[in-house]
Amino acid sequence: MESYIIEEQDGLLVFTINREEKRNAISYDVMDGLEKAVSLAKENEIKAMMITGAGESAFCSGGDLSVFHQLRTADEAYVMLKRMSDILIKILLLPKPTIAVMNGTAVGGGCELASACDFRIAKNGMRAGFIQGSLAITTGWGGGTIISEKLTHADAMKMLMEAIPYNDEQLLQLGFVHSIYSGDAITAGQSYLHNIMKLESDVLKAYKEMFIKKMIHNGIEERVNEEVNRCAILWGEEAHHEQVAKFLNK
Ligand SMILES: CC[C@H](C(=O)O)C(=O)SCCNC(=O)CCNC(=O)[C@H](O)C(C)(C)COP(=O)(O)OP(=O)(O)OC[C@H]1O[C@@H](n2cnc3c(N)ncnc32)[C@H](O)[C@@H]1OP(=O)(O)O
Repeated sequence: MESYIIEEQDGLLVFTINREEKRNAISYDVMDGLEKAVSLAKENEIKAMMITGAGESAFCSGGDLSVFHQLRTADEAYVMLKRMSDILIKILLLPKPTIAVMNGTAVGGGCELASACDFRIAKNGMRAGFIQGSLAITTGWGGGTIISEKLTHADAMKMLMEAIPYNDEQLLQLGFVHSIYSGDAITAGQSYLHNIMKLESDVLKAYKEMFIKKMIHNGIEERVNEEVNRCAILWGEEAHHEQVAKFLNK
């Protein structure tokens, strides 16, 4: 079974992580799919891009620990972290509206993936958190830098430094999610984008480029690279390997 699904519905490119059995953990195959989806999203007939997860239990549980735990040193971790951070930057700077429909639990890199999207809507009852700190690392795909741009200083720092999952109402309060929905994920995403999709692509592009220019002016790409470097160093420490082993041996 493919690790991802890419489909187009009325000008909306929909990317679904299709690894429900692993709570939609991001593997190298999923990264291949995201790179393909971002490239397809640039085509003229696409007005917006949506990212969601298969099933009812999880949006995305972050990096696939059963694969990435084999990365032992900072240099080994850097290669994976840099690849995924480049993907998040491409999503962040895509000159089209993007939405993460968080159909279930989102933790670690799953929150980082969602943070790269312009809008985030959450299924009622879901929980999400930047739990990387509990694994003795920081965010490492750019998510920490990105939410420092999008949330208030205090709310972004709270989410990163508490390293705990929050419920849907708390996420709304924090400004991490913009709406709570029930029912089907794709329908909810289409509904949230309903009025936006009525506008001409050129208008949407012009508006998104205002926000892209601001983020580039703020040095978003350099700051993400610094985040990747910091995470890679922590990744190579024994404290991180011990926490990952605890999860894998649970
Ligand atoms: C820079 C980003 C960074 C990186 O890795 O690069 C990160 O993303 S760090 C954070 C990595 N993610 C985690 O630590 C989350 C781990 N998963 C969980 O905490 C839970 O699975 C949860 C809360 C997402 C869902 O809990 P639930 O009880 O619903 O499910 P299970 O824990 O029983 O998991 C079911 C099944 O999926 C496997 N699984 C879940 N998450 C991952 C993952 N991230 N990587 C690999 N495999 C994962 C879990 O092992 C179970 O497999 P099974 O074979 O059935 O035992």
